[in-house]
Amino acid sequence: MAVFSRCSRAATAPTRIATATFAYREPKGRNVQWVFLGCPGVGKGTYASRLSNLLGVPHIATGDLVRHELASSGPLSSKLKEIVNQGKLVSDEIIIDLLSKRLGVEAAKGESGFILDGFPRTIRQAEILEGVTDIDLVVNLKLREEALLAKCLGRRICSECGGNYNVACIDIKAENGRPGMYMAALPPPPQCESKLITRADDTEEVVKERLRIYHEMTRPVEDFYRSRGKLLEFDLPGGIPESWPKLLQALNLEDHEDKESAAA
Ligand SMILES: Nc1ncnc2c1ncn2[C@@H]1O[C@H](COP(=O)(O)OP(=O)(O)O)[C@@H](O)[C@H]1O
Repeated sequence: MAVFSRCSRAATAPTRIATATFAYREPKGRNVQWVFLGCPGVGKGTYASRLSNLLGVPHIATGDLVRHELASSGPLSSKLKEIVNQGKLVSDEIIIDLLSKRLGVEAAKGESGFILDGFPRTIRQAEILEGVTDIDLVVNLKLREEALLAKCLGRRICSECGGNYNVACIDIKAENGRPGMYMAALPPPPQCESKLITRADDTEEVVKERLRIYHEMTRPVEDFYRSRGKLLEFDLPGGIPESWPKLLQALNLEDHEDKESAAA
């Protein structure tokens, strides 16, 4: 695992303002090394991808690495298909192998820093990661349980351009002192409408199993980082328009492009 070389820098909470044009750097001169945690359907991919564009670091989603391997005709493909389509976790060995290969590609391109999405998902993965590099910050995205299943079932991907959409519109009414919550659907543009596909593991039965496994295997990872003072808890207040500015605020970041388009 050549890419997993030890990095000696101290973890530091973000304190500076980023713009879309300058990569945000940790004080010791390297780019951020962040992790996104959160249940299936919470929107890790959406927010990790937006932040990776803003900060100029690669967004590495282990779910994407697994799906890429699944789509190939390699020896791992059929083994992975069975595991993923049952909502189970792939073995730590396989996932570490896929991730180190991907980090190797980034290193060869001269890219540094990353936003990891979907890794680590077990304590063992977190320990292995801790043994090879410093994670600066772990963002724990949280969404009300009743919205998670609907969000997963509403997910659609354009088979041509790879765009991610969501046909579910979540409208939870205020009840017994709990505030309501509204999340608009994210409909595809007309050119993608006829090319939408659904992930094979986004069925009700499999999503419920993925949620169960998250609580069993990944919740302890939240505690792992909480005890190290690295966990930033972020409750999503609604859809992207409400949540994105608040997330940036929580991270002490600013999206100049967003501001410019809002002012235009
Ligand atoms: N870190 C990991 N460890 C083990 N399995 C993983 C990991 N990341 C992804 N997978 C596998 O890929 C599947 C899809 O992952 P992902 O797209 O991150 O899904 P989710 O929407 O559940 O967060 C998981 O259900 C699991 O089978």
